[in-house]
Amino acid sequence: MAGRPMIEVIDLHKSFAENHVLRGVNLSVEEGTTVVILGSSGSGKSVLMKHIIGLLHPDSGRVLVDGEEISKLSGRDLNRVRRKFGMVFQFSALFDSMTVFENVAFPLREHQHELSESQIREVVDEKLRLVDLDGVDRKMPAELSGGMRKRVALARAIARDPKIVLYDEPTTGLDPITTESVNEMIENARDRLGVTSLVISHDIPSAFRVADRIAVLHHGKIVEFLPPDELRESEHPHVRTFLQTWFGRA
Ligand SMILES: Nc1ncnc2c1ncn2[C@@H]1O[C@H](COP(=O)(O)OP(=O)(O)OP(=O)(O)O)[C@@H](O)[C@H]1O
Repeated sequence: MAGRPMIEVIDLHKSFAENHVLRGVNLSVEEGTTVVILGSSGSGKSVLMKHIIGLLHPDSGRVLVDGEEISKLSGRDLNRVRRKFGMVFQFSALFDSMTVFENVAFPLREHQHELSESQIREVVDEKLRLVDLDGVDRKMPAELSGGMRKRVALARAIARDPKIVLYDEPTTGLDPITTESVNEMIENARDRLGVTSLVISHDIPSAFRVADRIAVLHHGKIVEFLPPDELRESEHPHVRTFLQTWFGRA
């Protein structure tokens, strides 16, 4: 049985002047699953992501998050829906001058003034445990490996219990071992937290590792949307060429 859609993108179009970036994107992400949007540089992955969090408005089409049309919302309603998202960025974007503890506590201190210091401590400890990072709370980000920094970024992203985690190029520029630990982290977040995950990437092996379904964005459309095993068998000419850059000739 198909799960409930957490994110739905329906016939989304977006141009910047003459540049028609999104040309009728359709995508449905089921609750609790991981979808990777795979596409070459400049294919519009970030533009699509920005529509999903309501940072850009569609020229036409709709984006629904947990059943609400985000592009129609503003002010408090938009903030309420944005709270459903946690973001993990390419460069982790941690505050270098703060300890790991303070990094994870940051969104709680910013937005949840009702929490006492001991409640904050409880939440931070829980989130650090979830990403397998207990015991590093007093360290500074610079003392951690790249993979550990990513996990701190995830702990911070999930501090306020989002329903959806967005990962922006989480493995770009990482060595193979760190990439593997980030892949594992994305899988664990889905399995332990039940979050819906949307990953934008051009890292083919990582996409095949973490995705329940992969959406290939090409020329402004999703040209395939399939589980990894089925995508490998795709007859779509662009998908074949794109995958051959990694898997070699079929
Ligand atoms: N705010 C903007 N104003 C004008 N053009 C934009 C804007 N944002 C994106 N674009 C254009 O939209 C196209 C898609 O950009 P986007 O950043 O979404 O690509 P991408 O697939 O995320 O690429 P990469 O993998 O390199 O990050 C590009 O041609 C870019 O120049």
